[in-house]
Amino acid sequence: MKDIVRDGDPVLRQVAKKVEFPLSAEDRQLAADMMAYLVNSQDPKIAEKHQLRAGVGLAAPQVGVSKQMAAVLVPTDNPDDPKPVLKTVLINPLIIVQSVKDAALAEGEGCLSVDKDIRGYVPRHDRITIRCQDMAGNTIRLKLKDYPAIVCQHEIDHLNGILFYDHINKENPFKLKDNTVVIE
Ligand SMILES: OCN(O)CCCc1ccccc1
Ligand code: NI
Repeated sequence: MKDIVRDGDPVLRQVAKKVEFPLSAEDRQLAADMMAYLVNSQDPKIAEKHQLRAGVGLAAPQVGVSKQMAAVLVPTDNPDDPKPVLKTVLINPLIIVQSVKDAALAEGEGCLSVDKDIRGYVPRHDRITIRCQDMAGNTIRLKLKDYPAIVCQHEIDHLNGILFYDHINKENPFKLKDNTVVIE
């Protein structure tokens, strides 16, 4: 697994290139490697052994590849059901519907590419519809809300050269629009 690129590297500020189909062997390997990183990073033993920061998403620019591809692995929030809430690879994703209503994580956001803690609310859309392609190139639509929607917006931002702290209000980091859902 390639190292995670850190803030300051120009690749994180580029608009990534569209992925062509059929996928090359290299692109298939990239998708598999990014998902494997997330799976491993969420396994306490493996994460400890390899000193991995747990991640729920990883975008190709974060491993130095400026392509429109991101892996997302949102673990289950139900102890009785191990199935992840969302496990997918977004290829050429585009947000085609977004709610007026905003949402933000109560504890703010972090990023595997940003070592320092940057506090403050990151206002995002509470609900989105993403049009993207699956590994076979079929066009799919994902309707998401709450935490999975937040994670996917964070990843799609990476594909457009945007980092989470770009959204934090400089004057008052904890300022929010009135009807913003704060997700605990
Ligand atoms: O780009 C993925 N990455 O830096 C890992 C952190 C992902 C993430 C963290 C908080 C809220 C949304 C998404
Ligand atoms: Ni990130």
